[in-house]
Amino acid sequence: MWDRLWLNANLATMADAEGYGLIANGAIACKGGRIAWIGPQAALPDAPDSLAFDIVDAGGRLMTPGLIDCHTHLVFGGNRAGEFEMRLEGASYEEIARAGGGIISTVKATRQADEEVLYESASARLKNVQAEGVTTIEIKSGYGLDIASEVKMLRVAQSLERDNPVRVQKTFLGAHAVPPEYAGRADDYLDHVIDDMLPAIAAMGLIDAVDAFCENIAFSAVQLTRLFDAAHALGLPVKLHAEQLSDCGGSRMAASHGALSVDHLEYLDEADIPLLAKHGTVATLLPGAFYYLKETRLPPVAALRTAGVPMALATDCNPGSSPITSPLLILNMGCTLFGMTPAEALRGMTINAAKALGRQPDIGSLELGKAADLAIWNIDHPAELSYWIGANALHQSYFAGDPAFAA
Ligand SMILES: O=C(O)CC[C@@H]1NC(=O)NC1=O
Ligand SMILES: [Fe+3]
Repeated sequence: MWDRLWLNANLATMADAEGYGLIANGAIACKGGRIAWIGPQAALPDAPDSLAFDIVDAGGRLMTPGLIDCHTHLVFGGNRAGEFEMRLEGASYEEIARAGGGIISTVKATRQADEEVLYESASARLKNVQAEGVTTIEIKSGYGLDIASEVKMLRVAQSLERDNPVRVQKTFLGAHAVPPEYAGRADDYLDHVIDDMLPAIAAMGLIDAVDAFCENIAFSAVQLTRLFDAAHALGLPVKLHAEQLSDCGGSRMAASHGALSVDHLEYLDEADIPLLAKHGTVATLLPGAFYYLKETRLPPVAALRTAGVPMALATDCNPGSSPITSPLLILNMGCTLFGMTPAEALRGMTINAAKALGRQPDIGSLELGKAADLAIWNIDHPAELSYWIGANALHQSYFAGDPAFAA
């Protein structure tokens, strides 16, 4: 394993209970893919040149944990630019979905696409997020809605992790929508998801977590309780698309099931926030979808902050509501649209995103023993990460799991 010691680094460790956890004039050593030492350079135990490391002068650059995009639909066929035009002409997301467009139109395109075609298009989108410092990404299924097509999507996600310096969390989203062959029979489809799809795909080792879409145009909280019980019976954590377009009680149901996260939350009832805090459920905010759907109702950020509920941010990259592959733009939107502070926004794509994936013990902050996934930036202050839009801010990513660094 290639071992490296950075000197003269401006470290934003994200390791404190809040804020950036800044260490100015810091040093960080990575050995065997793990953080072996971190602290003020003046406190280094031995003179740097006596250490068996490749020594690099960071030149005062900002170093953060590698960014974590904890909610994406990165793998999909086709695109929905035509619906974008329809929405700009006044059609609502729901109207398009009820007319057979929306998720179902992407399902048809994804079912028709070969695995190689899905891999190539997703690979291009992955390169975009990696170019902005992402070293971990969550990728959902949910555009297949039959066993073979869901497996095809999750195998693409698995291949992307094999072929790139990135960690991929694979989330099963079979309960994303009711497929055409089950039209009008949501409960029958959910039986198929629970009794057939989930156990079969979990047995292939292709599922790290289970997600679902709780909404009037998808599934109810009562229906999804069965799915979450089945996931827990298989030892799988759960998360939920909740309160995006209306209050369907999804967040309450998910939090009471110990969900890792509830995601979107524009219509979250503030009375439900204590339940999120009680169960340690992360509130994952998705400003790209809010912006793209021209939503006007804001998620209750101030109330989540007051209750101490960790807030994560993610691109929600998908062809319908958030065709966005810029995590740095999402940091900016978290601040400008949702009223988060720059420190909260960066925590939302580091330590709190790690919590939303159940991976906090391993990634999300620069601490002794954690994975040596780093992002090194051509900027000085961490607030610049959400300040600039379109700047070429990343200097280099260092990914401990990268085969290039492997023993
Ligand atoms: O429109 C799509 O293709 C999916 C959008 C995405 N999925 C979901 O449940 N909510 C969303 O915003
Ligand atoms: Fe989503």
